[in-house]
Amino acid sequence: MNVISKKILIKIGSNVLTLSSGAPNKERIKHIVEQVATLKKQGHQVILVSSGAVAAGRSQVTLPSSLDAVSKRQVLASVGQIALMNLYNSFFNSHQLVCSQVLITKESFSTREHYLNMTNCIEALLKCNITPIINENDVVSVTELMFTDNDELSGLVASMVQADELLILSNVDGIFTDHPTKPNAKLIRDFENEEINLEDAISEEKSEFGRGGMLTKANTAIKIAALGVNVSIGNGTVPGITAQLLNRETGTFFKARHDKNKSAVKKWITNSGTFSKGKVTINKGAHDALLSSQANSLLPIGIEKIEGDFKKGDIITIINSEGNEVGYGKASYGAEKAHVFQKKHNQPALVHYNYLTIK
Ligand SMILES: Nc1ncnc2c1ncn2[C@@H]1O[C@H](COP(=O)(O)OP(=O)(O)O)[C@@H](O)[C@H]1O
Ligand SMILES: N[C@@H](CCC(=O)OP(=O)(O)O)C(=O)O
Repeated sequence: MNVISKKILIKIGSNVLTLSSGAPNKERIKHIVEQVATLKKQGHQVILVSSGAVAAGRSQVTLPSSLDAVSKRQVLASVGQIALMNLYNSFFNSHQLVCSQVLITKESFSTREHYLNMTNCIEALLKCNITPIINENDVVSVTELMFTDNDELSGLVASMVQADELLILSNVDGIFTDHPTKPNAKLIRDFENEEINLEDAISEEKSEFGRGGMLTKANTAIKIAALGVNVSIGNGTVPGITAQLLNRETGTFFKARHDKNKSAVKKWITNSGTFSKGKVTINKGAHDALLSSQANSLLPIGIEKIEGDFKKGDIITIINSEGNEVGYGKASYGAEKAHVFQKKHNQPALVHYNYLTIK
């Protein structure tokens, strides 16, 4: 059978990789690597986003109770990340494959230069037939500098490298219509075909070692499918799950939308919305212009209000007069100048069309 070569990103949650004692589940990691080896033999490119460092650290060291929560997490991640990578490395080597560690912080998405450096590094590793294993750099990512969780991180990377498929592996079969332990809960197979209110269906509860919960997986899946990546959420504890998800035999599937070829700059801006350094509220005329099919830039004449001390090159959020987010853009000049130009005719665009993304 001829298999079309795809770029596949697999995100593995802590609960898939961790025994109830907190120690890494070696058999599970071994089987994940076997699946990666099979996909690579079929000609696919594979990138892993692996959680599990904090849990692995917890099984190795006992920390003094006097240590604050942030330091505890930093120490556990610092210890656990090597334990985790040692296991991955030995299993990859047993298949005569090479893997590598890539640690990312949220800030790495905030400037286009960092974003391009990251893309370049991952593409170079793939070109060298090396499997990148990505995790958040938990040692320096604390409090507001953290990603919501590795689900968000995996979505950002999938869109950044223009993956064909994102497989999010958790300890349940996908998204259910109610909590999976409830007898009436039904697995949603194709998200597009279901009328479902996610906030009602998904409870806040997180599994023992996880950080995000099912709601962030669902939100990531919706956003990333809209950027042109097929997304599946499935059970990483099931043998052979990656092939089953790719064949759409199980899991919850979010079909990729059309705009995979959206320009790389616009993709970065969409992905960088959470780093927005300011807000501009626009009037109805500007709103209509930005939403029209023409390539319009955001001009100062349409700006009602400016908030935040953004600088030239920063990402800003564009809000309509009802207070709803319309999109994001890269500011062509800083807030100080924007205040001077605001509501005036014949001034340079605050956001050029090439650096504008509308939701
Ligand atoms: N409607 C739902 N469908 C699926 N899972 C749900 C739902 N509501 C809550 N959950 C919980 O979400 C958990 C998975 O999220 P999370 O703890 O982040 O896992 P991971 O560590 O694998 O990323 C499941 O174990 C499940 O108990
Ligand atoms: N970066 C952390 C994982 C954080 C996280 O998002 O966990 P999970 O919800 O299990 O994917 C770690 O390696 O422990």
